[in-house]
Amino acid sequence: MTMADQDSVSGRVKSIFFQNPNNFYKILLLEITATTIQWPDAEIVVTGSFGDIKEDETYTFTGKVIDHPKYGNQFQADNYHVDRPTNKQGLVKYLSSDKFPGIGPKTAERIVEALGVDAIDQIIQDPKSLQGLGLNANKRAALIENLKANMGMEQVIIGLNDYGFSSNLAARIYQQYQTDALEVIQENPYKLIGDIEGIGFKRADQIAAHLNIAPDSPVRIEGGIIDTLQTMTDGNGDTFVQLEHLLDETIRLLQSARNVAIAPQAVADGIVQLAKANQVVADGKKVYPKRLFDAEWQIAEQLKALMADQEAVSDKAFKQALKTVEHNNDITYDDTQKKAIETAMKEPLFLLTGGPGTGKTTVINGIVQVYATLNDVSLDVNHYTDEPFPIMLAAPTGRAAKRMTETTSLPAGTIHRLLGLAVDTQDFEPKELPDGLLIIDEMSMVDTYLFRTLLNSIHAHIKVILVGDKDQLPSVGPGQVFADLLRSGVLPSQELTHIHRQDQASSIIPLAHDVNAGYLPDDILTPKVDRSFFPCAPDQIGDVITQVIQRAAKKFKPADMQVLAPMYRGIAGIDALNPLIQTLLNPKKSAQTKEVTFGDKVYRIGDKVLQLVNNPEQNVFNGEIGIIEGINDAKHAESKTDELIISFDGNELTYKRSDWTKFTLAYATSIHKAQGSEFELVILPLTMQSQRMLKRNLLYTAITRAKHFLILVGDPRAFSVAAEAVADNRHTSLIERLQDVIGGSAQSPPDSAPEVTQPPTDYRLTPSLVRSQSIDPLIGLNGLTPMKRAVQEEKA
Ligand SMILES: Nc1ncnc2c1ncn2[C@@H]1O[C@H](COP(=O)(O)OP(=O)(O)OP(=O)(O)O)[C@@H](O)[C@H]1O
Repeated sequence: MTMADQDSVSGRVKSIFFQNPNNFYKILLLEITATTIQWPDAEIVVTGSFGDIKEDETYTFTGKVIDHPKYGNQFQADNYHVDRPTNKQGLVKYLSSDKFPGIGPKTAERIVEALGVDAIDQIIQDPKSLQGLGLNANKRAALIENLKANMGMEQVIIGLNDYGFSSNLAARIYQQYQTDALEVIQENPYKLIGDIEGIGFKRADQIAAHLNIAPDSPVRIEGGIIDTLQTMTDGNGDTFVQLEHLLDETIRLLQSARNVAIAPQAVADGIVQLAKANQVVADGKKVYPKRLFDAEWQIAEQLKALMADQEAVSDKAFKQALKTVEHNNDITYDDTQKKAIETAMKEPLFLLTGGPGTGKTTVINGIVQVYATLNDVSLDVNHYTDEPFPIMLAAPTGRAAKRMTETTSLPAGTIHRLLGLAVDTQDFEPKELPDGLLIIDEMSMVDTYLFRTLLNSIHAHIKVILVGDKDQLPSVGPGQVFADLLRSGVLPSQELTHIHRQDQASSIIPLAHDVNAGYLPDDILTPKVDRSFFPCAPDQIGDVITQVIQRAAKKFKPADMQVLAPMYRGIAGIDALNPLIQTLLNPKKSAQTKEVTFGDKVYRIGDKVLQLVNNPEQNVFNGEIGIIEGINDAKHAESKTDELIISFDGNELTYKRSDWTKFTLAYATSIHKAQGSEFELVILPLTMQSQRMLKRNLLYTAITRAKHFLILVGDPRAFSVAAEAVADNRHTSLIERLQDVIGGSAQSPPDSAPEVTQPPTDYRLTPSLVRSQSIDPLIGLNGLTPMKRAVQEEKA
């Protein structure tokens, strides 16, 4: 980017009309002193992202004149700088002014002689340039400090722009390092990788190349190691990486990014250096990011401390309380449920796991009521005006928390809310929690970091109950905390196995249990009142889903029906299905229909969207589904960029265009993202194209998302492959840590994946059937369906 071929305007800022507090966007009025453009007036409106513009100061802006649809011609600036002395004399005077105490005319002259008219830029960009000019370290530091303060942050922003960062990224980088930003980057551009979201190795490496950092320099190699370790742990959910694997992957990254040979020894040395600097921990052949290594140890230590606080509950008192609760609720708990409630009362910490319909909610309610009875605690929230409610219910997502409230009739919130986490799970001031009972539901979704933070925030006088389904997919973030806690064998736990749900007609829960046991029932293709199977080829999935949705839309709201798929890509993938379903459920009705495009996506009011990142500050989490309620175009929006208003269960949030990467269409979502949510109707297409992804816990999690109806679509082989394939365990050390710290012996590890057998039939619908309107999602009411016949005909 050269400034020479750009237009510029210089002048005094008369007033700043508008500045967005969230980014650097500003609109200002400039009194022109010099310009390269043809401009009839003495003043001009200038817009752009500027750091620290002051009224009455003079600046030069480079950019171009644009014709704004509403405001007419104005100057859109890409870059700007404060007008400063442009000759040596002026600069000496400026530097020796009382803005810079300690610098007299002599020193100022020496600086200008040595560095020239752009001395200020040089000093700010490279403080070392002041060395050898007769200033002692203190004076040098003071001058740099004052220059930065006087030049404001625009220097930094301009410097960042020169590195090619958009104003958005520049703003984020500035927020992180303030006026040190340029030095940090010059010293080690790879530091950006860990510190700034949205900057990966490739980007940092480009800057490094620009700064002439050699391809085999230690900072680069260490940057590559950190990035690889982060990608591998975040990507696979592991908490450590095997040394050889890390070496190989790091070398691959370093070599591919700059096409250069890297010696394995150099990477090994880098790991040693990083270990010395406490950024990674190498334990034998395992290499951990320091944060994860610490987190696993802390979890074990904290659980030990929690377990030490034994509270005596007599058998007699417990039995009495249980009887009262059973009587009040007109229920008889089964023996396992009783045992669960008893252990929960007698132990300071208790883990409860079970599949759908086994009574987890029933036991949670039992635990709450027996606890209240034993401790003489009122369960009426209205009795707690001055003191906090001692029953704390929380879940990792807003949706799961909402379900907890519905099933217990007690207040529940997200774990983040409970702890007062404003930012994501690091560095925060924990909220003081009262003595009492804490129940966390959907524990399988809690990752290593969040669990560590949770444990760090609670104290020994809190009784902790962790509830979940260990067979579901593990958390999105690293670790498989709940499964590890259970498998460690050193913590009080109970698994519920008996299915209590009385509904004879329901076939979804038995199907889930069959899948969890590793097989599909014989009648998987037979239509039931609440589930059906449409076997078809991958290229027919779009058609079949179209027909299913057209029929289902007559009965269900879009929010209540959900397509879940294992993969984004491919003809049956999420990316292909979303626009298809969007056209069915929320089409562009007329030329007047308001819509905005973002990349290859179109958004309209009424669209169902999926949040992709955690935003605890606004109480919205990765995986939550919202509805677009409004579209503000840039002209009318306060931020002067297009905005979408999205409502997440009534929590209305505004997303500027720059934040639109934080959500996507949600008509079809991944099964991972649906963890913790349930839907009236789930449509689940599987094909052999996603064979790599097909695992038992994936299929099981998908099926258990369906509350009342389940439509299976695609290749029956894919379903049986999924049911049979046990997912690999994540690489974690939590079990070891727990056994080390708390003691005891491990239970035997789960069986390894059995061999997968594939049924021979190839399923393909006849084209006429795919086109016909006879696909009824709520089949089974009148015997054989066309689909079933189609399959039989094909087989014959
Ligand atoms: N001991 C019992 N006696 C009678 N009914 C029971 C008993 N335990 C559970 N149930 C009933 O079984 C059904 C399923 O129980 P519950 O909702 O507690 O299971 P869950 O594990 O929470 O299921 P999900 O995870 O699917 O919500 C409920 O209708 C509940 O009332």
